Amino acid sequence: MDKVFDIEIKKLRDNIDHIDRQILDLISQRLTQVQDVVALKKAHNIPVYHPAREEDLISKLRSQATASGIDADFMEEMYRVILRNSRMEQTVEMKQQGIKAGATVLIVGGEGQMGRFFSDLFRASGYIVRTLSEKNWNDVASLCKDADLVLLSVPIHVTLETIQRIAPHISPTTILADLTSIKTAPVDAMLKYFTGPVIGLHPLFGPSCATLDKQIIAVTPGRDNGKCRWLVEQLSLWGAIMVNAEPEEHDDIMDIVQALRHFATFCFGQFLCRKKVNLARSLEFSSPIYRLELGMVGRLFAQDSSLYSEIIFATPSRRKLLKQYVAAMNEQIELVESNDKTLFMERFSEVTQWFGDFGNQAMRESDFIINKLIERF
Ligand SMILES: O=C(O)C(=O)C[C@]1(C(=O)O)C=C[C@@H](O)C=C1
Repeated sequence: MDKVFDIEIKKLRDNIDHIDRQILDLISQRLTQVQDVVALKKAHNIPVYHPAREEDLISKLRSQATASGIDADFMEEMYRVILRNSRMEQTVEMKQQGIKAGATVLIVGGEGQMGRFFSDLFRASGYIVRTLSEKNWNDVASLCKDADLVLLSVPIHVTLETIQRIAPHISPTTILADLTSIKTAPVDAMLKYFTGPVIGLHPLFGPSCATLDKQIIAVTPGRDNGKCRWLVEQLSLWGAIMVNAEPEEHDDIMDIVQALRHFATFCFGQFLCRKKVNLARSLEFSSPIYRLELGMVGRLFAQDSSLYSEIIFATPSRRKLLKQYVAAMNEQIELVESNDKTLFMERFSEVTQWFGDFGNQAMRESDFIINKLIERF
């Protein structure tokens, strides 16, 4: 009996191996085609990511999958992985593509993590990269001379003084840009102390990311947008998605996206630590959402504390917002103390309504991540 089973299953598994081999060959053929696509894109300086093409491709494949009796979600998920891999392969090629190769870029704070991240990218794309820090500040004049771009990558609390110190050394034909995570004060200062082209940038990722594929960089225009265009195009070519905003709008949004988010995460982690929660044991009983949350909290504390203090302490408006947040939390605890479940439910549905359609999107996206976590743990 077992022997029959063994013979039959071997035949079936051999067939599966054969089909898998064909799938691999097809993926390899697809990748060869993608190499031709990226060569063409390089020749025309066209960014890798093409969202409309991806959505079109996915929607066609979903219909074809359904028609063939295959689950459309499964097909989409598989293709999202294939597309990500395709973009990553292309992005490696694009790392060497310089829109203005041969131009000189001076990175101020070039020895910090973010500074090094951008130095490597510019160098790989054929730019001449100089770096400036306190150590070689005596050479500031010669380092600024003939630079096409001066890019400030310094901590928030020294950004304004750095702008004032360096501006007199920069020629008005050079672009002055910064990477600070707040934008109003730095862009104002660059416009005040420097007369040439100015652009504010804020990369919404850390220096540990492998490529710029689909990473967001906020762009806040300052002066002479036309002259700054090559820089924006270069960042898109490396894979970044450039999102435009006025500096004030950017800062208002970042108060929420960064300061409030990181502060709440810091408070949660700090409370777990103070309560000496047994993390390992709590994870054994973990719901997926707790694992996800703990992943976010653990991630914050695994990084450089100064990055977060810079963000949380950046501006007085942030401090005010964080106080409002804590006050709002205190209001909610009154609900619990008074055991007022009706009021709790009223407040709950008020927020549900306010979130509106985003609720469905949030369910879909978090389901996806939760399922991934379940797959793995
Ligand atoms: O068609 C393109 O432009 C590609 O770069 C190829 C491809 C793909 O692998 O199918 C990859 C990335 C784009 O976002 C869209 C599609």
